Amino acid sequence: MTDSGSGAEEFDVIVIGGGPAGENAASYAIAGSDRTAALIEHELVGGECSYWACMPSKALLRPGEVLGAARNMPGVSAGPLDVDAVLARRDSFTGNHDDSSQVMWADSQGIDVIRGSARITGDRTVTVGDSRRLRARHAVVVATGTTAAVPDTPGLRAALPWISRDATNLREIPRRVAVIGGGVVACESATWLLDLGVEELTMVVRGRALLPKNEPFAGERVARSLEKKGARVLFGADLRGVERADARDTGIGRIHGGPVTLDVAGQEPLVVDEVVVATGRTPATAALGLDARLLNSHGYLTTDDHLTTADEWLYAVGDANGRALLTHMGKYQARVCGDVIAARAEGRPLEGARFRATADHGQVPQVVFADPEVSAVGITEKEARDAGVDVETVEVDIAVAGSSLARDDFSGHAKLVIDRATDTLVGATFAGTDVGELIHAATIALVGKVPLDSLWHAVPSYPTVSEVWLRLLEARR
Ligand SMILES: Cc1cc2nc3c(=O)[nH]c(=O)nc-3n(C[C@H](O)[C@H](O)[C@H](O)COP(=O)(O)OP(=O)(O)OC[C@H]3O[C@@H](n4cnc5c(N)ncnc54)[C@H](O)[C@@H]3O)c2cc1C
Ligand SMILES: NC(=O)c1ccc[n+]([C@@H]2O[C@H](COP(=O)([O-])OP(=O)(O)OC[C@H]3O[C@@H](n4cnc5c(N)ncnc54)[C@H](O)[C@@H]3O)[C@@H](O)[C@H]2O)c1
Repeated sequence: MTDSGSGAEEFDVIVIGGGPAGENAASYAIAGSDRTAALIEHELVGGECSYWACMPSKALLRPGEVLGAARNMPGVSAGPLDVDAVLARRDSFTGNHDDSSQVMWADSQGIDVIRGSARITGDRTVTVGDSRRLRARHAVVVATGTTAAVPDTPGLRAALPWISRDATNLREIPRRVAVIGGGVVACESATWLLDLGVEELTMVVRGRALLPKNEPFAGERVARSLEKKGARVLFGADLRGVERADARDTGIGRIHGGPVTLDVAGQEPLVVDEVVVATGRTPATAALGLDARLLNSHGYLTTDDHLTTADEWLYAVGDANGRALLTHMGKYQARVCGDVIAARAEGRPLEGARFRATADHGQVPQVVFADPEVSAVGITEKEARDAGVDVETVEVDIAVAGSSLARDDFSGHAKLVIDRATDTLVGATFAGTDVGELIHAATIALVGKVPLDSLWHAVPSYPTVSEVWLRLLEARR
């Protein structure tokens, strides 16, 4: 850091937001050089993912998954979950909300961590808190992520419902819960809430399916499994109002007061002890002082594939640009963005694939850690047909030696979407235990545009679940 002469502290690169995307952008932008970087964070370095989202949610889901496998494995005894032990392990994964190890990592990369809320107050200029002014020689990167969106349904906000932060950091298990939404957060949180002992769980789903962004079979299987665990799933549900006479801010993950009554059109009043709102995200861009021309209609920063906005010194990575709200995609964009900033700072041309975040377009992998797990990459059959791609599909149940060895009740399904013109994959979806581990093979085939004819020679090992690839290729012959 140096003084710019105008009273502002000067860095080569300033990153606003210390989540996974911001951390990686800062690190890549200065790697192997003497450039300086400031990483500004107003909560915890590590971001939503480390403390409130990916890590705690997956820590809460894994025990239920292991228990399900054990209960379907003769010779293995499986008791009930020890909830306190599960919550303690969850807390160990969030470091009990202590970010010192992440700050140490930033230090080791040569990144200066600055605590406070930042906003953009001029060309390449950032103000932290009331008056600390910073100036960037090369780039300012916005990596401020998103926050939970709470719909303006009458009475809902006043009821102080749980958002994803409460569900992932729960300290008390409500007896009766309503989950509003049918997307990823709704499905995953309903799964762990039931695993941890919620007795009555109702999903209030506006649409006609769970996981509507996936192939329909994925949401159908997750709905069936949630119902089997005891959930009631209300599809096409119109939530008209919410009432909670005794709403209290008791803290994150604690029950926020007395019973809540939900008015869902055509249903008896639904009375629960807590409501979980899982209706999508809002970009954390409103307080940044950004010019409206830089934002799309949903408030996300618009960027090109170099992650650059309309102002050539301003970049956006991770959730804040709305390209793909996933940690691994935010980190991927951050690597591309950091490399772009480094090349521009050194006067090097942006030649080569690594300077463009092309995977954001139709090549995004995702694992939904519900029961069954759902993993997918690329686009669905419907998305392909809507885009005018001439596709054929192939589908099989996952029933190979590896799956029957994995657990006695293994039930899974797989689908490939193939572009006829090039004989390559444009989409793949798997549902079943641990299918998250199958998706990277599909991602490589899709990104590498490997013709299906060649995949015939990618022989899956026996006896693994990946033999489903052989069944898919045989079904197509
Ligand atoms: C419940 C849940 C589970 C999820 N599970 C997964 C999963 O399993 N896998 C997956 O890939 N994705 C998952 N996601 C999505 C994932 O959490 C996000 O995609 C990821 O956190 C985005 O990273 P980011 O760095 O862009 O933003 P964030 O992680 O949101 O970090 C942004 C940071 O910026 C800080 N900040 C914001 N504004 C300012 C400001 N003005 N000044 C200073 N600091 C600021 C914030 O405090 C925050 O620390 C999940 C999301 C949720 C809600
Ligand atoms: N395993 C993972 O990769 C993982 C886990 C959790 C979250 N995430 C990411 O976090 C993001 C947020 O997840 P999410 O589930 O909150 O969003 P989402 O967009 O996946 O689902 C939102 C759901 O809420 C419903 N909805 C929206 N507005 C509503 C309203 N006003 N009333 C009733 N229903 C409404 C939608 O129809 C949809 O079913 C997603 O992009 C997701 O990919 C990823």
